Amino acid sequence: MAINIQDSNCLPLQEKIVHSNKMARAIELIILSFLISMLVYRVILFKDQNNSFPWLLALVCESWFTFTWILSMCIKWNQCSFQTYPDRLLKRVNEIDFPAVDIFVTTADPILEPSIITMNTVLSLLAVDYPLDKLALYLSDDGCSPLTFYSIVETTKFAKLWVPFCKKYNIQLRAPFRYFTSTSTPLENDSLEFQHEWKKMKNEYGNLYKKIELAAQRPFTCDCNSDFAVFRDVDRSNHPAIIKVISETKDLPHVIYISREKNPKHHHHYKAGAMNALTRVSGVMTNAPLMLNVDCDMYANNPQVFLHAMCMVFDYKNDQECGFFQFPQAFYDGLKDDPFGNQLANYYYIINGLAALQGIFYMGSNCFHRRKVIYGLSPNDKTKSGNIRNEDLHKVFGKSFELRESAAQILSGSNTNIENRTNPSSLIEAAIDVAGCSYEYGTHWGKKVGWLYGSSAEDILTGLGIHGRGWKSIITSPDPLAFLGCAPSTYQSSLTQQKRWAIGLLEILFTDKNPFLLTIKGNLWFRQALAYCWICLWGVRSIPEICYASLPAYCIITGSRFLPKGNEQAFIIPVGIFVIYNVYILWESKRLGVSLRMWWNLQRMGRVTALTTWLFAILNMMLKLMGLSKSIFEVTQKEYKSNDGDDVGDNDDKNVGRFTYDKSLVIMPGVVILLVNITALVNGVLRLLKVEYNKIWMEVLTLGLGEMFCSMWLLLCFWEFLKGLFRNGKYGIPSSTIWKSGILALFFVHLCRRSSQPF
Ligand SMILES: O=c1ccn([C@@H]2O[C@H](COP(=O)(O)OP(=O)(O)O[C@H]3O[C@H](CO)[C@@H](O)[C@H](O)[C@H]3O)[C@@H](O)[C@H]2O)c(=O)[nH]1
Ligand SMILES: [Mn+2]
Repeated sequence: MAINIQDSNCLPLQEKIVHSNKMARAIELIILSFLISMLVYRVILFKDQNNSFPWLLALVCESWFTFTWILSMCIKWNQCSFQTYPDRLLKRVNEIDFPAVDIFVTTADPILEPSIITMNTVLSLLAVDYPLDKLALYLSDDGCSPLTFYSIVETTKFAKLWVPFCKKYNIQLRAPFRYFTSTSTPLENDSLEFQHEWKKMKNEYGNLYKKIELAAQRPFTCDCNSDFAVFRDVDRSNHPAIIKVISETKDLPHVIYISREKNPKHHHHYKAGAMNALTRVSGVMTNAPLMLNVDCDMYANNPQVFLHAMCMVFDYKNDQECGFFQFPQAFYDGLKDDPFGNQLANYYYIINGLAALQGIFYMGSNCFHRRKVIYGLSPNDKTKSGNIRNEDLHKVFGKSFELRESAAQILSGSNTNIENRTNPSSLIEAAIDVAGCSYEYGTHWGKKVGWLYGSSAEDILTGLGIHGRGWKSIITSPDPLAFLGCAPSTYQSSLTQQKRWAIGLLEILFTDKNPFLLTIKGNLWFRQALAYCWICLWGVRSIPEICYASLPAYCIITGSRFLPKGNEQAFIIPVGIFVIYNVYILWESKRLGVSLRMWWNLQRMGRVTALTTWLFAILNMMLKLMGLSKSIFEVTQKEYKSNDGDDVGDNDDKNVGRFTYDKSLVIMPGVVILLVNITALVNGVLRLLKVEYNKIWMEVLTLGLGEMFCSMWLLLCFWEFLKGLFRNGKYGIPSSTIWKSGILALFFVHLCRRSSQPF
């Protein structure tokens, strides 16, 4: 795809900017030296302990913490980012030379993912600044819902007005639900013509919104003689493939609706399966060399996003080196101060660190892939060209003749034929064939080509597969941000998401794409493997975390010790770690413009998540390994926030961001830790009350200053759960969970007592 540079002006289209990182490195090294001193101290004093159990456990946990600290240091050591220059691109490259892009939008459920959100995603993408005849938009509907189909048909009609309007007036925000807010009006000094069209457009969008709303409210009647007939009595988990070309005119990108075949006998592999069906169908119909995938809860926020992507694509070096081009996942209307810790702000330095290695992880949405990379090519495989044996193609891509033809074209790097592009509808039969649920049997789909199966974090796994072949990746963050999406806005949906990620990430370690295997056998860089290891081990971290979190309570109850005494010199080590670490993270957050409150939320949710969803994930993984459980992809609830203030549901402002609970057992370990620590603190305080006033300081020291402090710190981290114990309704932790946790907590206390009694 690299083309000759026509311009003498050789300014780069894309630039790597290296950020100085000396200060952060120095602080991280200081923390590391403290961590190591702590380990050394433990080893030296091991023999002097009366009760060596907590000492040993602490040593093991701290070794683990030191290990993850080293991992994260390795990732963050070099910091850089990429800048792209679309205006230089427009001067240098002719629009005719832009490559075609197939756009994939996935949706799975019109209730969890309200159609109007998905339709705004679609509209924002149809209206991007890019030659219309080079784009095709495929909407994959895993819900097989006539409502989604109806919505996309109506939306396409509206798009015929919306797209020219956006382009004519160079509108910056092309997702109508964000553009037409209740407060937005055209400016007085805008032309009369604009004001007029603006009103008309707002009206039209209002109509579209109403139509979709109305259709969502009542059961769909699928008239026998209409386009909807195929949806009659359809069962979303058992139905033939439905593919409809909704628009194939010149004044709009092609719009194609796909609901791949489903059958309970065949595993459909959730989103990864949907992406593979999209890849095949688009391969048959339009076969663009680039593919962009966007989740239905994201929208293009910067109309020039494709041009930014092309800056990366056209960079000559990238053609040989770069497998995918990612844009960040940022969120609109995110809850203030991120109470559930799910807006990913704290990964900024990790992302910039990865940029200095092989590149960012694939994050599942907002990413441009080269089709040849998804088809399994490696950077040095240039010569797969020419005669690829037909049997080989059959083995890899399956039986479809049309797909094999199109794949051969991509693999040989020849320019995609144009005939396909003009009327995809002539290829519907071939497309239906490759969207079948048994198509992949005996092929490489999901194993070596396409999105990889075997993890519910299919994005990280697929990206790992690509990096493992030696490709690099790039992330760039234009201003305004390329894409915006909605972060889960309730604690329940945030739990669903974190649970799925933690399980999915662990699953990766059990596939043949294990990062270490790929370093040894494949082309994954060693430090990149460390980065994958760091993220995939999220779930495993919960074990040392829960052990460490039980230590303070154990020590207070049994009168033993896991930290140096307050009057010992070595007390400075844990205090040092605690203070420097927290100040450091605070400083990092400040540089990102994160509020103090958000910093605290992120810190406490770090503990809460580790002791709830991550622990749950590892238990789940064990069950899975024993064959007792299967992992599923639970779709998160997306909330439509209308800008007119009439929010749906009972999300009145003051309750937004409050913790809600259901009967699920995920939060139980957190509740147990909370109860155990309360018991320990009460125990400690009672003991203090018994001693004489002038001896109280001595008693505090014997109780363990460090241990008491840790226990209180944990109480602060789990403060929301503490409140949940006393609240009712959905804001309260269900009594069944409290009972079960109470029993476990009592059991723990009992065990502590037993273990401290001489046998
Ligand atoms: O069977 C399924 C399940 C999900 N989806 C789609 O997958 C996308 C992501 O689902 P969502 O519930 O929004 O998950 P998130 O946790 O928000 O997604 C993050 O994590 C996923 C992996 O766990 C990635 O696939 C996503 O791209 C990434 O944004 C949505 O468009 C869904 O419609 C399907 O198409 N089919
Ligand atoms: Mn999502």
